Amino acid sequence: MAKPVSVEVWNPNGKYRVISTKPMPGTRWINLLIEQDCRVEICTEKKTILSVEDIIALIGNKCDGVIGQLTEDWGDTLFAALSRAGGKAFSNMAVGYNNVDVNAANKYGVAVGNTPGVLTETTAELAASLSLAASRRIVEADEFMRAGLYDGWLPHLFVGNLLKGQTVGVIGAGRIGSAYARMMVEGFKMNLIYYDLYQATRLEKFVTAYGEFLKSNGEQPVYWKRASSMDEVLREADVISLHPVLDKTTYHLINKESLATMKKEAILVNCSRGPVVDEVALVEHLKQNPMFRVGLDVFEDEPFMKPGLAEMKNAVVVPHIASASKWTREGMATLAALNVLGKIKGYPIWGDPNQVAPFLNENAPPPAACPSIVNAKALGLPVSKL
Ligand SMILES: NC(=O)C1=CN([C@@H]2O[C@H](COP(=O)(O)OP(=O)(O)OC[C@H]3O[C@@H](n4cnc5c(N)ncnc54)[C@H](O)[C@@H]3O)[C@@H](O)[C@H]2O)C=CC1
Ligand SMILES: O=C(O)C(=O)CO
Repeated sequence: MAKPVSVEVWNPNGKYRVISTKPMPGTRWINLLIEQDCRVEICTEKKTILSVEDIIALIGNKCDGVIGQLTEDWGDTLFAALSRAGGKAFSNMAVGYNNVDVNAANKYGVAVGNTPGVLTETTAELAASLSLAASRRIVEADEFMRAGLYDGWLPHLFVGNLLKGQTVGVIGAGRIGSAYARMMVEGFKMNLIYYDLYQATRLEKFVTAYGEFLKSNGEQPVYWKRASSMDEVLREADVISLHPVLDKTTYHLINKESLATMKKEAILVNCSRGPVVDEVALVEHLKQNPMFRVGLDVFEDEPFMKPGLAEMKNAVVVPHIASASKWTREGMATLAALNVLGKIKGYPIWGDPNQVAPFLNENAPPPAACPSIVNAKALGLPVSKL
């Protein structure tokens, strides 16, 4: 039998039992659930990553919905357990849901929610921060300073790359990739080359308009190009940032061969998912090419790094914090809670998961809809007319 798991309970007499596998930032998400007659149970276990057995113990015999985390393995076993307990709703507190077997959820009729939009700018800002940290060698220089090694200005000290006028490459120009591209183009006057399965029309229009604005001010304009292959981006760009979903088509998209295609002094940033990069090949490439630099928020075997990565001076590494701003994390918790609540209450699905602002307005009640359910079509769930 699974060990009991410690929980904090809110509104013990609520009609619907909703579980959150982790404490989440803010209180709005808890209040919204309580107002709609939910008993909210928040797992307070100390261990960071809950096992499938821990979550089965949390679900118990009666559970209407679960808010879970990207570190958890939501497959057949958990959806079967949730379904047995009468549950029909699950939401990741994340936009990425590669940890969720959506086919298994469909089999048990469980709606799967995610949290798009609210983390777009926050995540893009971290990708921009990593681009700068890598190009200007900020972490190396900080360590040097703290080690007491600075004994005066030198012409060669921590020379890095200038971004202005260089080319930024974006692989996966969806919500986050496009927001990042705009920051780099507008902020640093970089030219853009991107690769995506779909045309990023709004992004193209923005770069065109910004280029015209610069030209009309007598400045060097910026340009964009939609690449016909990923290799074209790798060959041409000086800074490359990865923003695709993780699926079969993007697993090890960056590998030994693709790394060899990139410029020797290029910068690679990954704020998508670790397995998009073959991390063993990356470590080898960093060793062979000291002027090649990376900024990584995500890792192939989180929470671990592949051997050798931690020793590489040309790598900046942070622990999957790209969406970690207070506003975003509270908003993610709210969207995840409203996905679960909406399904429990039988609400329809919000028409445009890219426009979730009405759910985040603290001064008005949220719309009676589920903000984003990824398997709505497969489950035949109705779309809101709001
Ligand atoms: N590090 C972090 O904390 C965070 C990571 N993420 C990751 O970022 C991903 C993207 O998020 P959004 O921009 O909101 O999603 P999105 O769905 O708006 O964008 C993903 C883009 O990837 C493109 N794509 C899919 N397969 C591709 C391929 N084979 N080659 C090139 N492009 C491809 C899609 O067409 C789409 O435009 C999430 O799925 C998640 O894994 C998201 C938020 C925070
Ligand atoms: O939302 C996601 O997909 C994350 O990785 C965490 O914000």
